[in-house]
Amino acid sequence: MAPSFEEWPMKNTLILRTAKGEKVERAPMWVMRQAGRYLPEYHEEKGKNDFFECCRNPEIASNLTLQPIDRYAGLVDAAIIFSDILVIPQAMGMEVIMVDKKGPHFPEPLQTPDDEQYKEVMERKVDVKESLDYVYKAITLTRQKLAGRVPLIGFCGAPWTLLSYMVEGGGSKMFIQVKTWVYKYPEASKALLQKIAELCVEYLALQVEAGAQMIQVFDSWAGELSPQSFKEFSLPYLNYIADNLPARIKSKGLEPVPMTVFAKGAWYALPALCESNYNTIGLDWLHDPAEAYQLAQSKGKVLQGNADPGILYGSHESITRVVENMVAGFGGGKQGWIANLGHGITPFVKPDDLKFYFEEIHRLTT
Ligand SMILES: Cc1c2[nH]c(c1CCC(=O)O)Cc1[nH]c(c(CCC(=O)O)c1C)Cc1[nH]c(c(CCC(=O)O)c1C)Cc1[nH]c(c(C)c1CCC(=O)O)C2
Repeated sequence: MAPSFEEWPMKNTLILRTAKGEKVERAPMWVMRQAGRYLPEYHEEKGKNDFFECCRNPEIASNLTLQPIDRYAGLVDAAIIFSDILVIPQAMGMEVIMVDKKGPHFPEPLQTPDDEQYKEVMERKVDVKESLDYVYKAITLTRQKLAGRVPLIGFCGAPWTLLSYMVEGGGSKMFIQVKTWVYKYPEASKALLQKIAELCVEYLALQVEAGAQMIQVFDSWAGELSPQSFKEFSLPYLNYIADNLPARIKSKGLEPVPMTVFAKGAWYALPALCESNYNTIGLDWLHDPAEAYQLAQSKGKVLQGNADPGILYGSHESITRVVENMVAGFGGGKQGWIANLGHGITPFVKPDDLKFYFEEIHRLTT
């Protein structure tokens, strides 16, 4: 049985209405990685716990999710569940550890399609319900703690980005391993991309069942692909998710939720993504707001983004100028735009400078 949240009617549905294309009173806003290291309360709550231990602990994960909602009450219009895109590779049987100040690390990344490990990963029956049960529990608990204040976003990593991590073994500068995979072993790569895409559909449907009201697919490494290769190794799998998730949610007797895709760096893919079944397209700061908005409006798509997170290290005058350009470019903020940054907020940003960013968006779109 899906949990019921009827006790807590939604007090703020701005982002859900915007994602459906409706006219709204002002632009909704949130930022990627809003529950993160720039917040002193994040370090306090996390304490000595390992990053993935926090993800696996619904009490801690829900508390971390709520931190920006409490701090920026009245300014932030959505929560995003505290978790990580790499829980899918973990569910597929791969070990992933988070190395302090360095990021994720796979001690045994996939080597070649001839290895036992690839065969095991491909043949393994992954039970995303059972193995990621802690995520659904965290989502349900967070919905209860939110008590209708703002909607909760669920997410997953895109197949291309997850494949990159699984073969690179962590973050990368040159992407040598994953380029070797897609250009030397394209069929084995595609088989794995398809398997990941199917797991993503199931995982997102279960997040919705647990209480997620909107979902986002993060293709953080999309920009490492050429336009031609993006069409071959990323887009079909992003589309597989958007094409199949609504029916999967309906099969559970639930209403489909708005879907966002964020293909970072793949500025050339905006026209193709405007033809997809995603409702909202996330933009990084390589896009000019006005140009992107014109295209998205003509295709009935909503945009999300897109200031360079680095702007938050700058002066308030600089922040204001960027917000003014966004608000003007994205049509004034009354339709078709969810304000965000162009990527996750980075460590060492002063929380009050993010507050100023929100306040400026609020001021200029109200
Ligand atoms: C690529 C990626 C990952 N994880 C994620 C992505 C896609 C978004 C993006 O492109 O930034 C997604 C993610 N990771 C995290 C969230 C939480 C929700 C939120 O947005 O507030 C989300 C949506 C928490 C996190 N995920 C991570 C932290 C920091 C962990 C810590 O050191 O305490 C947080 C708060 C760790 C993480 N996780 C990952 C990396 C590369 C790192 C280390 C580097 C970094 O922090 O930027 C993989």
